[in-house]
Amino acid sequence: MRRGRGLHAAGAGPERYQGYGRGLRGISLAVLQALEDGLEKADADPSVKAVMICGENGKFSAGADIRGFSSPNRQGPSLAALVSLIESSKKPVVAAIEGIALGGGLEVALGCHYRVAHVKARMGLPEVTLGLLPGAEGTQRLPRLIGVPAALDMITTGKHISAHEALKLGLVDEVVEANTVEAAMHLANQVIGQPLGPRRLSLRPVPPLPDTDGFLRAARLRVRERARGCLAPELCVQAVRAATELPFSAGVRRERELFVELLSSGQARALQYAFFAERAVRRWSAPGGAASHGAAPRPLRSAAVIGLGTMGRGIVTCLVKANIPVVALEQNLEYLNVGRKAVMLLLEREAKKMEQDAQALDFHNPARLQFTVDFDLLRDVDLVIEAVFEDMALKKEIFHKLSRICKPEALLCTNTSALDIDEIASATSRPEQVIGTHFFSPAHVMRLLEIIYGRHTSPTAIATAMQLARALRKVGVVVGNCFGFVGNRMMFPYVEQAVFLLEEGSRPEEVDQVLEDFGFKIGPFRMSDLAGLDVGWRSRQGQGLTGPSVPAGTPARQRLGRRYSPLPDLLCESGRFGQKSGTGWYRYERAGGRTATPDPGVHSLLAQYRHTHGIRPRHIDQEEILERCLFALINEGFAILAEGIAAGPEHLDVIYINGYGWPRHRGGPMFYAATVGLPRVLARLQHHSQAHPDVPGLRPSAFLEKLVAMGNPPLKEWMSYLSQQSPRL
Ligand SMILES: CCC/C=C/C(=O)SCCNC(=O)CCNC(=O)[C@H](O)C(C)(C)COP(=O)([O-])OP(=O)([O-])OC[C@H]1O[C@@H](n2cnc3c(N)ncnc32)[C@H](O)[C@@H]1OP(=O)([O-])[O-]
Repeated sequence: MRRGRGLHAAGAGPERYQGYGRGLRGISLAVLQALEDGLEKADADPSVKAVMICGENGKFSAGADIRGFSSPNRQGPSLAALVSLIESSKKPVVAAIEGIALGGGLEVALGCHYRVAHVKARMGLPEVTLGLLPGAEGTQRLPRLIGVPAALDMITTGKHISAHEALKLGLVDEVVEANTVEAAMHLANQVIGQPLGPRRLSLRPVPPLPDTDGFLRAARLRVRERARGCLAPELCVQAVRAATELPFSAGVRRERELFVELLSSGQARALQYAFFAERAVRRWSAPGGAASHGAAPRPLRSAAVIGLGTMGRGIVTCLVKANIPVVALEQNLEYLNVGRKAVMLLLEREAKKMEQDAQALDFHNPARLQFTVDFDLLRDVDLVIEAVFEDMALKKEIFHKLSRICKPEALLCTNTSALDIDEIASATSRPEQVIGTHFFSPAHVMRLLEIIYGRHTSPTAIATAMQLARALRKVGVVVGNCFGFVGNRMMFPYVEQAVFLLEEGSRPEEVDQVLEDFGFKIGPFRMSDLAGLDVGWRSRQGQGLTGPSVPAGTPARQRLGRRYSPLPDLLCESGRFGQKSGTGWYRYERAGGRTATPDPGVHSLLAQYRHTHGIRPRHIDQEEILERCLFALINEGFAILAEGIAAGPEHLDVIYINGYGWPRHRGGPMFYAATVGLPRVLARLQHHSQAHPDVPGLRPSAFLEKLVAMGNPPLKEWMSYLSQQSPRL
């Protein structure tokens, strides 16, 4: 028996087996062809009694080549035809599943008559996450094998399941701890000569439910609600319904129609772009030509977190979950005890969610998690993450202390959402070790980690911070240092437009609705209420935009020569801080409540405000709301790219998808701009900018203008149009 790329006939004696191999890149046409040829050869060769299919390098298959879906010249054997060919083989075919069997890879395994999995293997049908459905007859075979509820769960969520779970569901016949290929061959030997009919899934009926129709109707509603405008999950339900209502061949035809509908929907392209963008951002570049390929990370064997507020608690939790021993530090015993309780509660909850791995967390062990008020315990840690209030003086004091106490090679991270990394680094004797790690709340849940390098941050420090992101199972995105970095800097003009729309006639719930219909998890006002309105208020006071430091005689709706809305300040002045106080842009059932109800108090405040400032309210349609909010955000994105704060549009998109609830099926803001067409984005910005000349956020970025002048090039070429790369890159 030989294993390797392509099909191999191998072995002497009465049984001969076929193996096929492939790497992670997706099943290529060459592999499909080789499998087809090999199966035909095996069927024709009387000395072959059974066939075994396995992967190479300990991985069964990552599925079809995702890049192939957008290739205009895709030709050759189809995966579905191959799966049918496997199933119809006159000789038993056994799949030996090691590593992963995903998407088309699992569909190949479903065509086999038997499946043996290694105990560490994971299986899944993640097509839905790429805007597709398992279009190689997977939606028709899987329900026949494991029943409608379990199949629907796998197909509509795309989740990966463990070998043990697969065994419980009946997806595999055997789970082995030792050599999977040998176990598969052993099984093949045993089943030679047994009838194959019952093993051919296409011939089986779908196991009936007491009320299949009602179950599918409820599932469709559930899926639609969760999908926020994403088509694939709902079409997956339709395909599974076809399996329950139609004979196999008609079900396959229906699956094909739905697959083609998805493939041409545009959403599939956006989701596949997002898949590759998340991988592209792992390659980073920084000042002086430093880049991911030339920088090695330092080991991360221990960490410390300073500050056990909301962010600090979440960060400690992620570190414990990543098996990195943590020292958690607070400024006094009272805060330490409050923080300790909160962290323990979070960890208990996480342990419950993780079930069988809970033991591994071992968070009651002081060698794994230690609470202290003593800075001296930070002496030997590899990494410190400071997560105190957004107060520059306080952060500088802490960093000064850290540079005296920590070992020279320790990475010093600040969790800030906007403050200047260079200023914080200036308080230390080792600015090359200082880096921004902007976590998103709740830090143990949100996938994004914005990694901000300062002027002196070393490539090793950046590589180590990226390594941290990976260890925490987060998506790390490296960006430059500017106020708000990438995510919040793009968010400012978006939220600013939303507030201006209220001044002009909209209501918070109308603006939120339009943006939620677009696909955002929550609109800007619900989001501000959740985050707490006082956070921005304090920041604006610090910037001298509101409060006693504003010079007398400053016009109420103008700052620094540009339009300003004091509306959010007025809300805070009247004690409306959002969910925490029970009122904000909405009303809540109580302080800390989560159910937002439109608030007549806010409506009359708006009416009064407009009256005071002589603003005649007008009806603002959905298109204007969308354009002004989204295009202002996108416009800032172009400015960020032109300044070299991010290496490419993919970085901005990954940040927005993973940190700001941007709908993934729209590919991120810059991808969306490309979809709309840059000439249209520019024209609409010009239009709105003319109507609001005192709003710089609507004035088109020079880079956007340039791209339009250059003929609206595809997104992947944008960066080549920057006349000179910023000195930051
Ligand atoms: C009718 C047809 C129906 C069938 C449909 C399907 O099968 S749809 C497919 C259903 N299958 C899926 O959706 C599975 C998608 N893949 C995954 O979920 C993960 O890659 C993983 C879990 C397999 C490995 O995670 P990990 O963290 O160990 O590794 P990593 O993620 O860094 O990947 C390494 C490299 O391999 C690349 N690459 C990987 N897979 C594919 C592919 N299918 N294609 C192309 N490329 C692929 C990836 O881009 C990266 O390239 P880079 O950046 O180095 O140039």
